[in-house]
Amino acid sequence: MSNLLRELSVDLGERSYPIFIGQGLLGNFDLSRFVAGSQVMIVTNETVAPLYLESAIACFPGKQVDTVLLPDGESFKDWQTLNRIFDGLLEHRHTRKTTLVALGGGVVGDMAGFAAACYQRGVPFIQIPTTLLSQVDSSVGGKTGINHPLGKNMIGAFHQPQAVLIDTRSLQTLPPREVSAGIAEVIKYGLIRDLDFLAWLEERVGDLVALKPDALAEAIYRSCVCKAEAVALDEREGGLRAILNLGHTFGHAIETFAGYGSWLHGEAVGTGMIMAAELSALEGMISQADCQRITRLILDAGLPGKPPTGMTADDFMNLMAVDKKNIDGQLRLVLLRALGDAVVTSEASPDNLALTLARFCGPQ
Ligand SMILES: NC(=O)c1ccc[n+]([C@@H]2O[C@H](COP(=O)([O-])OP(=O)(O)OC[C@H]3O[C@@H](n4cnc5c(N)ncnc54)[C@H](O)[C@@H]3O)[C@@H](O)[C@H]2O)c1
Ligand SMILES: O=C(O)C(=O)C[C@@H](O)[C@H](O)[C@H](O)COP(=O)(O)O
Ligand SMILES: [Zn+2]
Repeated sequence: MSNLLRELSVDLGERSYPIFIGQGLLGNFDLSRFVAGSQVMIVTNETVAPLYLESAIACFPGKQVDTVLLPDGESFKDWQTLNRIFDGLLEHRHTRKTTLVALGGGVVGDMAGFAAACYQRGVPFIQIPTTLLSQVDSSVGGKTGINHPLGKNMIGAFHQPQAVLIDTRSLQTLPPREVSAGIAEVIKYGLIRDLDFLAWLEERVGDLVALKPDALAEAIYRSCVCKAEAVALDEREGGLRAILNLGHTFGHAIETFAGYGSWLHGEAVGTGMIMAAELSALEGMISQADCQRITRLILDAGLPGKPPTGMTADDFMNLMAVDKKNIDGQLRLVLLRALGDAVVTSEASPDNLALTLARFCGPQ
């Protein structure tokens, strides 16, 4: 198919699946071979449906396609909204041979994936991500779930999709703030695993902000390669996969503190990465010049560089205490031992962590 630009695979043995990347794939790409039964349930939201639902339905010729429409927003990534997916599945008599399809950003993807992991003890699902963030990150790797008022993504399951269909053209309708949020996770890959990509990003970040199709296609492909490798090496985050959490220990605390949806996930991760870079520099792992380079790139992407006003060091410490990476009450952070090389550690000095928080937060 001519509008298919790139294809790669997430190699997980019998759970392996393809990622298709192209321009104008929605409506022009037959996904029915990834649907074992006759039923398809597309889960989307009220913003995405008017834009892309019709062309998504066209990807499943010959199937019974039903839809569930969710309210839009991170604040709806909860039990009540998840239950709407089960309501729709049961009302339309979907059996355990059904396939769910997530059409939208990471919120829809995480919820539809979690619903698929649970419905009738587990059914297959397909990811059709329509935000930059979901195309470079959340649609790949099988982390699914919902938020709890006391912590991000606290309830969920690992459940891999059957396939991921990325139509880069869908990004042309994305609001600028969401584009910047997506770039945060793109920068993450450069910082944790790919120094060449980091240098490329420093040159082309403006083109990503401006939604230049060639820059987007390259960034999405390189991000997906990086994520697919990390997931293939460590599907359930026993070790290495945790580097994908760079900036997230601080970032998730910011999202929870601010109230889900007030700060976008990518915005919180961007600030979290600047904080992680500062701590890495204080630990003597990277130079202050590296740290400034990271901060510059994140700011150039249009992202905030400081936590929300009023968030104190104690707020951070209390919220980070429930981070999923912690073991036996010990905080584990993803830090940089060089640009392009991340490490998960519980060894950061408490004094340096306190100093980092003091530099970024106002007085208690
Ligand atoms: N599972 C994972 O591995 C993983 C990875 C990263 C982030 N996440 C999760 O993903 C979520 C963030 O995802 P997100 O940034 O995509 O946010 P989102 O899902 O809230 O989407 C952002 C906004 O863009 C709208 N939208 C979606 N596609 C659009 C389009 N093409 N044109 C116009 N508007 C569009 C959405 O309706 C929403 O208003 C968070 O909950 C985060 O925790 C999960
Ligand atoms: O896929 C992963 O692994 C990640 O950590 C990717 C993150 O960008 C993403 O935000 C993920 O949802 C965070 O997972 P969590 O386990 O820290 O909730
Ligand atoms: Zn993330």
